[in-house]
Amino acid sequence: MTARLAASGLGFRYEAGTPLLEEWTAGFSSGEVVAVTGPSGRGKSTLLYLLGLMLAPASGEVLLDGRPIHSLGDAACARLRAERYGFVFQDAALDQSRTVLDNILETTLYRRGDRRRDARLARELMERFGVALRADAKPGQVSGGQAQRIALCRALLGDPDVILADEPTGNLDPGSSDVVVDAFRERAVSGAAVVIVTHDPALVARCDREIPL
Ligand SMILES: Nc1ncnc2c1ncn2[C@@H]1O[C@H](COP(=O)(O)OP(=O)(O)OP(=O)(O)O)[C@@H](O)[C@H]1O
Repeated sequence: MTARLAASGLGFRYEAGTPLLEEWTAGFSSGEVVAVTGPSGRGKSTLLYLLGLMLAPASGEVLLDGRPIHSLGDAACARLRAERYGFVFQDAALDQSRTVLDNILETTLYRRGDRRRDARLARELMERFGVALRADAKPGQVSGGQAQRIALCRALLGDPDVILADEPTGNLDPGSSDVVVDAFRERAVSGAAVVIVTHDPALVARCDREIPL
């Protein structure tokens, strides 16, 4: 199976930092749920930023469906991310000034679509992930677990082809974690490539493959 998302010979270091990735190559196929594991500080989040086009590699390529995407301009990157990617940040990264619903609908601003349909799907995702908040609430006062659930709704809205998730179950109880993994698995069965950074052995066990960094 050819990889939907691939890294080819990736090299990266932060300014004045030691190299985190050198000639790093991996493929993530449509239908797969892959765990990226490794000790703290090894560069797992950085790898997701590179695969998600939030950082540019010093060398090598990121390819989506065989096409190099690491050197697209800002506007093309933003559009591609909105249309094809779902990203779960480690700290949820919600906009406190906007409502829960608007946070979930954020990426729809950058793609064509039916706003009412998207809002209905967002509410369905909130229900599924147990976001026990009004859609018009501001996320300022929510718990870490609720913030993570909201971030998951945002990542899954729009049925992305690539899901990059950084410790997506870190703040969730085991029952809620299962709901999340089931949702990722469903997206994979529909054709997405799913990459999950995690330290959780139970989550790794539910993935198809583990890539230790
Ligand atoms: N913006 C930055 N500028 C400089 N150094 C950074 C930056 N972000 C991360 N680092 C450093 O790069 C290294 C890798 O960080 P990264 O967050 O990718 O690791 P990680 O494997 O995801 O860690 P964890 O499991 O603790 O989340 C760390 O040493 C970190 O301090």
